[in-house]
Amino acid sequence: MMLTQMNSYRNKDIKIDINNISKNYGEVEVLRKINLTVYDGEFVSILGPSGCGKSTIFNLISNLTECSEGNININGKLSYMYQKDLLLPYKTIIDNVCLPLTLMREKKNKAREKVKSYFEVFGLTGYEDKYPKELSGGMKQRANFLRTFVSSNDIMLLDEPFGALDSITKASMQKWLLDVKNKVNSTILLITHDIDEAIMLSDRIYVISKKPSVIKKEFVLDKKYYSNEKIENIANLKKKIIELL
Ligand SMILES: Nc1ncnc2c1ncn2[C@@H]1O[C@H](COP(=O)(O)OP(=O)(O)OP(=O)(O)O)[C@@H](O)[C@H]1O
Repeated sequence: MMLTQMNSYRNKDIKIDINNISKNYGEVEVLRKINLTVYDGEFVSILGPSGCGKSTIFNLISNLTECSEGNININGKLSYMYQKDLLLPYKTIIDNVCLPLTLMREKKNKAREKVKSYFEVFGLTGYEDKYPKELSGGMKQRANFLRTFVSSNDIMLLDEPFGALDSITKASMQKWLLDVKNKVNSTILLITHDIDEAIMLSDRIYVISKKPSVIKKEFVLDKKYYSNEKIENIANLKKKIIELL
């Protein structure tokens, strides 16, 4: 069967519940009656064209802006990773990663001790004492992702995390992210306009239209069906998504 309407996450707790939200900036209608749910441990992507309001959805979820209509329920602690790496150039990688803890007044040594064990899981062993300028774009995004994870490993919002990377680095970072996700099991909501990225990473994809944005379709992905060996299935799904955008 090509698409299943349900996946195994549907039996789990709801972590993000967006009910009928609309958002206007003055006269400009950006979002129209958006409904979206993310379950515990699920990897969900929002896929849409540039300027359709993807970042606005994240800003609403993280309470940086208010809905014009509708409501959002969050069950857990959020962290938010932006496309730009935003690592502080004068701090080492380990101290950059520790920032969320030191901002919560954790002692430096204790914070370093806490984050150290994650360096291996995140493929950053040996980079602890380097400065951001000594790292490649991909490695910087690993560190950025780890810092986001340290801020909260519960619900992670990822805003085009690999958008600035070249396509080869991007492909290896996507594999890396799936591998880390399988080890840490956080709930992840990703924003992207990269169809391949959404297909490769997600358990479920919401395709949104250009503004005023509505959800055009939801795809539930069976990972076995969309594996690298089944490239024709991926091509078929991509065709369906392109027709919607
Ligand atoms: N604070 C604001 N005031 C007025 N208009 C805004 C504001 N924030 C966003 N917009 C408008 O809302 C629309 C959606 O913006 P948003 O950044 O959410 O889109 P996006 O899909 O994330 O874009 P991109 O893919 O380019 O990052 C845009 O047309 C933008 O100009």
